[in-house]
Amino acid sequence: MFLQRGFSRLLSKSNNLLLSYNKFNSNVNKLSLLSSNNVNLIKSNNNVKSIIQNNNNNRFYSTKSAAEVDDEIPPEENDKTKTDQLIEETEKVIGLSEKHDFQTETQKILHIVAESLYTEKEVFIRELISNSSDAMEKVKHMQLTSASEIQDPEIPFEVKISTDEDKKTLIIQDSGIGMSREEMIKNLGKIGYSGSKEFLQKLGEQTDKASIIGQFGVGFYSCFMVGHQIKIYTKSAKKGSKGYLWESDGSGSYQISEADGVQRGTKIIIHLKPNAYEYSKKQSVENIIKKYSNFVGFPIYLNGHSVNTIRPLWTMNKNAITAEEHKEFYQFLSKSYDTPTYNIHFSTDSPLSIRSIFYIPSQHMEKYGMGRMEPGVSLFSRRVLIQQKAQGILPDWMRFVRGVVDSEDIPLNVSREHLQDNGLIQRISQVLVKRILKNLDEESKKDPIKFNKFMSEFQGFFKEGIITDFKWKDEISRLLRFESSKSTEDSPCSLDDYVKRMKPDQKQIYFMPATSRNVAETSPYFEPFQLKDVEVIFTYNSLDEFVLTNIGHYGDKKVVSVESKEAEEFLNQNQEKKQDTLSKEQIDGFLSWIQEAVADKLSGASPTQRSISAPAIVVDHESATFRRMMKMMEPNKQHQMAKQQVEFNMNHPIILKLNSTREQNPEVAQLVAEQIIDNALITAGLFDDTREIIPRLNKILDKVLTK
Ligand SMILES: Nc1ncnc2c1ncn2[C@@H]1O[C@H](COP(=O)(O)OP(=O)(O)OP(=O)(O)O)[C@@H](O)[C@H]1O
Repeated sequence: MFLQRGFSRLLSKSNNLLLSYNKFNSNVNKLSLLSSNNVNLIKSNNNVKSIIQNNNNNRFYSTKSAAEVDDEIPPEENDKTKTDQLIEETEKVIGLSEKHDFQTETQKILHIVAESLYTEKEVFIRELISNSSDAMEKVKHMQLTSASEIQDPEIPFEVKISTDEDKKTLIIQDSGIGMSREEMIKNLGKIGYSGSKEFLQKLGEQTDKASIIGQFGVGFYSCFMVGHQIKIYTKSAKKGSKGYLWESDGSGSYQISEADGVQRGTKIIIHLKPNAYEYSKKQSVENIIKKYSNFVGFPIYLNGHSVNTIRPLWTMNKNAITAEEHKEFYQFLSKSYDTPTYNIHFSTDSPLSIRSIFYIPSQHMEKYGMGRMEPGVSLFSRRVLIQQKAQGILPDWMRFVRGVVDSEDIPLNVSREHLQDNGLIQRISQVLVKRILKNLDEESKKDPIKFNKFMSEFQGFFKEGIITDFKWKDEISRLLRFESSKSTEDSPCSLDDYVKRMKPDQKQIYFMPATSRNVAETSPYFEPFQLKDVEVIFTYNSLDEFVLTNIGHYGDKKVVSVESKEAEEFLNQNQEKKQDTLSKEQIDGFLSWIQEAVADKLSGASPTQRSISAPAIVVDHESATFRRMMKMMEPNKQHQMAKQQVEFNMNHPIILKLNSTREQNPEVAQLVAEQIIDNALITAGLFDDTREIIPRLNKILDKVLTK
């Protein structure tokens, strides 16, 4: 009897292949449906090559071989042919259970995490797998340092995950370090982050809540987003430890009891909430594992089948890694969803052996006031994790870099606490920082637009580097980008660009602090530079001025402010002296008069050599930025402005008129003199509160109008 329409699904020889009838009908030429009694009859038919049996033990006979039938089945469906092995709850509780309350802040965080933190609920799987991986790394480390203390050392390192659609459960089991009773109370009952209050506050302010996952140690609690009841069986890897059950519905308390039959490591059983039943489906969970945890360094089995590819990318040949693999690996390392801007794959064998991959993210969270980022580079030795988020492998200002460093020169028992003080780590760090900076410089040349975008996002870190890590000053300075009189915000210039455009007689790099481009371009400090066609870097914030002052020299070029004495000397070079309208005596007379008239603000008065269209200019004064910084540091202290050195444009019409008015109308002259000095102080950014000048300005207006 030939196969007829009437049944839509069949099971293959492995007894559980669901095959749609339509596909089957086109794949299989001749099938006979027979009861088991008729098997012999059909076997005698030469055309029959395979027997296919369905759930009801009905058998179908095909003229194609089993392999041929299998080959024609799409892989996705083929996967379902494998026998699932689900993890059972075989442990037995012994004795009474103890009830504990979660720490108050943990309760709040638990509530937030469960209700709102993760926009994508599915990441709880990533969090739990990552915890399992960490736990197994710890045993792997023990194996190399204190092997004899490991409980059941023969158990293989693997993460076993099991989905049960009938029971609506998801189980994640590892053979890692496990937890003792005390460790469970400490690790699962209290939030690991010391600044929990700050965390709660930030969480309230931050809209992109998903992005802070992992930063504050709330990973485990994410399983309460999907589970209404969580059970954890765990047994510490320390020889002789007992097994325990930890249970909670996440509301406010948890119970701990001793349990029998617990395997070394941790087994988490999640009883799923109705809106999270999809996580009891094998296919959904498989997709999530592949999406987030493909690079976990241990095999992951889902219902008994291997799902991840363990490929330590950093040990592979550079050219063998695709962009997609880099992206996946970066997302795995950084627990983020963006595409890295750059990847830096660096290996060397001498003088040190280093295999490393670094990723530069596309954005960072510090700019949103999310607190300091943690270091993002993990340290390995021969593929054994020494420390995740290792301090000291890169300098603190490079904390935005994510990646992996593996060096077989690092002893496995290196003290994790003192990594930073370790001479070898410092040497490795030197090599790596140099390499990363060199690589970024190359990237800046390859694609300046991409680099400028990257620098505008991350420049704060590099500026921090200039200030805190002096040894890399030259390399970092090369990467910084600035706006200048000859370049714009969209197309900023490097110090190298600036140097290339310098005038033949120019020995210094000039910068000018201003509040905006408009203020900069109309400033009397900029005017003479513009006339000479000399480029000036504009800085719009205190940090930039501070950074440029710290740079001090770029190569053999000194970096100076346009307000400095050095700048003045440059401007006066080869400057033809203009014919003065007033005689030397008249000029001296004016200068001594004004110095006396505004004695409380002037430390000196002299004629200017600068070509300026303003009547007066403050020179060689204290930095307005430093003054503001001092005020910020000591807000309650009155910061008296120091007396200033002012230069006067002795050919300026206002100065000439003021010179004659001082004798004809001393009252008006006094007001105008004070105003000229205040205007110069405002231009120099030194005037704290311009409201002070309003009463005088009103008097001047009154005098002008009553003439
Ligand atoms: N599978 C596990 N095996 C052993 N210990 C675990 C396991 N899962 C969690 N823990 C312990 O519980 C602690 C808290 O875990 P949790 O995921 O909340 O934070 P974290 O892993 O420290 O930080 P994060 O996951 O945010 O990077 C861990 O630091 C670890 O000590």
